[in-house]
Amino acid sequence: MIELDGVWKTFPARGSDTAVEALRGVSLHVPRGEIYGVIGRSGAGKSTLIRTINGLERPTGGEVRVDGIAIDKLDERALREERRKIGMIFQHFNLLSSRSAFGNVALPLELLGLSRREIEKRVTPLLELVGLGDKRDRHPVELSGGQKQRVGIARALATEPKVLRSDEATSALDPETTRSILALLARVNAELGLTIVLITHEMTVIKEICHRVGVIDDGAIIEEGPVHQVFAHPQTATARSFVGSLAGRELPASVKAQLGAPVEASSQTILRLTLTGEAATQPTVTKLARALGIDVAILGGQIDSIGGHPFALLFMGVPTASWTSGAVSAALASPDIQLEMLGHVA
Ligand SMILES: Nc1ncnc2c1ncn2[C@@H]1O[C@H](COP(=O)(O)OP(=O)(O)OP(=O)(O)O)[C@@H](O)[C@H]1O
Repeated sequence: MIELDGVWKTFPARGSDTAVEALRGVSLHVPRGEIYGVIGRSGAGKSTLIRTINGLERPTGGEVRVDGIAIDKLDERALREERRKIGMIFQHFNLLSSRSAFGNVALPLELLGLSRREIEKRVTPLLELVGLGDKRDRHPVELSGGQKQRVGIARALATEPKVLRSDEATSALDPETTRSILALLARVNAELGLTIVLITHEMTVIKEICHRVGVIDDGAIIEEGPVHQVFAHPQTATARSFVGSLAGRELPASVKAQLGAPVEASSQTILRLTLTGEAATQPTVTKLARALGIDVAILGGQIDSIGGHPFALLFMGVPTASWTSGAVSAALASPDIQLEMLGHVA
């Protein structure tokens, strides 16, 4: 549905500002019906990247195609036509304060010249879909942030787009409202088969609804893959830092402070265990304890299922002798298990 091939965007030098290479040869392909998330820090190039998808930013090199149409080659008129097929939702909702929820959703249809009856027929079920059937006459000032974003989603869907572009759509919302909006986007994706491309700086958003993720850094996609894979085995420092920001992904500070104790018969070795596939659902730790006749201390971690893929990350302490003898590594040898020794505590 969306194909970017070797896309460059250079903003020319202006005044005392030097030229900025906002995108440096970005390639990504999003199949129909997928939710694709682009994550990156501020200034990494997320907005510029997503703006190329509906031609709001013209690349200085490379190609952008949406549903086979070369967006970067269209003239302004043809581009306006294509943009209707790409719905957009924004961090700050961008609603018209003078219009009701109904009026905001109706606006793109009025611009298309639809009759009042046709508009009514399309807007009413959309307001129902986003859970605002009873708020149709409310104005933005009377709606909560989450409700405003629901109006934004209904408005984006009004023209029956093929693609939904989400620009940090949950960044201004609290965690609970964020979850409900993400659940709505996942439902829209599943029920309408809509392809969604979103940009975010929050790993929870990626984890919650995306099928695949691209990590953007300094204008380039430095890592890409199914979310469960990037989540379990981040390859780059940037991806590791995003993944590390999630709860349970770091060794508890109290244990970290004690690392570095000398290796003694009585010390404990601290391990990070990443379990995927079957290893994440089987009693891996109790089996280890039983097989080696050792006590295992679970010190922290996270157990989750990402896109139906079980995943567990555990910080655990084992008797140092069982580690130095190689017995723990041997007992845990499996392609589904990744083991990392972090240090020793007294
Ligand atoms: N119109 C412009 N003219 C000049 N430079 C620009 C323009 N738009 C973006 N840039 C520069 O391109 C780089 C990427 O910006 P972009 O807005 O795409 O990043 P971002 O990842 O979306 O950041 P944020 O999360 O803060 O919105 C930045 O260095 C920015 O200053």
